Amino acid sequence: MEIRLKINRKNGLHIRMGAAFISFLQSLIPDKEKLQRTYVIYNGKKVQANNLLSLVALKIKQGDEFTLVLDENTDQKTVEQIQAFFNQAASEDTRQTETDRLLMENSVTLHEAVSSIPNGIIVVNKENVIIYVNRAAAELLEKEPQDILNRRADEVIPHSCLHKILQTGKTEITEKQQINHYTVITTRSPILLNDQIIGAVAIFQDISSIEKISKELNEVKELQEKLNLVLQSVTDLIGLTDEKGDFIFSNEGMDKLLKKREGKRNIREIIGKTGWEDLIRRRNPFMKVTKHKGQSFITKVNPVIVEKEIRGTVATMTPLDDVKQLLEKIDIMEQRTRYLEQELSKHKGLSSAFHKIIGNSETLKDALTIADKVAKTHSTVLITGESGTGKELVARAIHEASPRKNHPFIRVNCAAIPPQLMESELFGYEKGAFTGAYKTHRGKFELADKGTIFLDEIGDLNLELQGKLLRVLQEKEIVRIGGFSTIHLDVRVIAATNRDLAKMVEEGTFREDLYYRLNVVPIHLPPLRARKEDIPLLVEAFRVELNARLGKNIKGYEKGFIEALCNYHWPGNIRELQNIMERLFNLADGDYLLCKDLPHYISNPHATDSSKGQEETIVLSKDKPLHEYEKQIFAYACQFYPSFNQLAKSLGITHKTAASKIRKYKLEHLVGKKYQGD
Ligand SMILES: Nc1ncnc2c1ncn2[C@@H]1O[C@H](COP(=O)(O)OP(=O)(O)OP(=O)(O)O)[C@@H](O)[C@H]1O
Repeated sequence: MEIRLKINRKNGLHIRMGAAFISFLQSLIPDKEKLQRTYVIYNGKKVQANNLLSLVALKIKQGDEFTLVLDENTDQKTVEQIQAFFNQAASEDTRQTETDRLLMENSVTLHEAVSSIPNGIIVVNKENVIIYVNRAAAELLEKEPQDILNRRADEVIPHSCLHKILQTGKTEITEKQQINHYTVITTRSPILLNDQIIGAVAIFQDISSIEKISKELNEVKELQEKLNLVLQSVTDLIGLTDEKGDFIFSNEGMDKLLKKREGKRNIREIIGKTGWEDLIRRRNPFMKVTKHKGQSFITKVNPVIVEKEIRGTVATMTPLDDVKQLLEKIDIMEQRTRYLEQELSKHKGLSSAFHKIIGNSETLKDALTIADKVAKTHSTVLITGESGTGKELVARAIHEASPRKNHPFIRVNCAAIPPQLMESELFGYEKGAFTGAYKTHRGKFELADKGTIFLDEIGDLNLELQGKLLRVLQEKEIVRIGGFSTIHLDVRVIAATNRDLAKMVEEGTFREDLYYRLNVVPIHLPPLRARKEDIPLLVEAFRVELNARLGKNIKGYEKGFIEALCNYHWPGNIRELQNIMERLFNLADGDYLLCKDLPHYISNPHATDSSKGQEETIVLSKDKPLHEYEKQIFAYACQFYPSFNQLAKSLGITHKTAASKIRKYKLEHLVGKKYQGD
């Protein structure tokens, strides 16, 4: 129900009259619920009629009309009493009127001030009922003021503690607290009158925006820290300058390079006066290889241009050595990848027994393909090739890839066993066959039964033994020396030689029939100099193997190292390469094998070795045995020749003697060490 009322008092609806009106209303409408639903509407604003501050803040003037909204069931008598209250003639004296005006002015000003401050304010009376709420507090609580006013604080405000203040009478300042989307700090104070608590006030300070700024500030700080760390940990030298070229930032690397540690340091120190002038004039980045303190850098200086003005520069310097090292590493990685790819493709085709034979050259692959095929059969194989080309390795692989792999592989070095012992070595003897034959001795053929016998250096077998061997190969049986019974054997024969058997047949030093018996499946292993593409692969495989065997961690090779190895002619073939690698591993101090550690005749193949042809002094001593002199002579001479053959020729002895002496004195590792080609 709405009734229209008019203010007759001189100072309008002033504070004293407002208070009188509210007190009058409270006596007329004792039902609190109903009272709360009583509103005053004036100038488009609607406020609760029993809220003095809101009522006075409407500033209703003398003669103005306003609407009073009452409960629908309000009786006529109450309506009339209200109308009578406002129709009373104004009977104020001038002093009272002046007091009311001052009061009015004061309270309205106070109301305006309080409602417009950004902090939220809520006031409760001593019953903890909210009697005032400003705009900011209503916004914080995300409610309309009329939904807050006249309600208990603990119903409206989450975690309200105003009731405690009413009890204790003590001011409290809370820590940060969350009200809806806002972060606030709340101050709660009691309102005292004559030492009595008549209410309490809560002031909410919204610190959400400060929180946000501080979070952003922290993020910026963190980012700055991270950036700083990145700039400090890169190997490049980095600096920022202002528009005059003076450094405003430099990382540790750049700091070290700049002459002055403190004070003004200028980019001209790095790119020179002309470099700087050029950059300013053309506004193009400076990019050159510059040298400082004996070190070369790829130096880049980019101008920072903002609105067509140079505001500064960014300088980066990359040490050239780092780039070089990187390129070398890439080179090594490429080589390694190629090696692995090749190994993989090679291994796809061959049995696993051949996997440890390194090399991807066509000639080697052809030989290995034959070896792999023949491995599955029982045929006799003749492997030819220079010393150190891998004949024994291939023979073992054939055995491993054959159905005989679970039976013995017996190697006989025909050059190392004296001819008079060879027969008993090969075929064995019976007890008492000759003086000293105290018990029956099984020969190598017998030991190799069901397996493989590898007759190395077959070219060194004398003609008599060649005949005996031929018989065994034909009959597939042996008779031990001094024995009568034949022993049937199942032995696969693989023979090898570095000599030209066909030529020996022509010369009459090797039996033709035996030659054809052995040469059923010929396999020729090419010398290393004829398959240089295998050198990088072999070197890499030896690096891996030696690292594991010697407990080292050699990572690669200096630039030019592999080239030097490829340029050498390897008279001792793979064995020689293997030995040199092992020697270099023992010499290496760092992570890489260096060219300077290579033997002189490899790193510098065209230089003449002054030692060659020089006479070595042999010091005679009255009690030195002859064999010591012999050893010294062989140790010296064998270094200059790539093979036993050439060594033998130069010393005027037979190939066999040369070979047996070298083996006797264990000088194999010296053969060809100082050989420089013919
Ligand atoms: N292709 C290869 N891959 C890896 N290692 C190899 C290869 N060829 C040879 N070798 C190694 O080189 C060394 C010499 O090889 P091997 O003894 O098989 O040669 P050989 O031709 O039988 O020599 P000789 O005629 O002097 O007896 C061995 O240590 C062997 O493992």
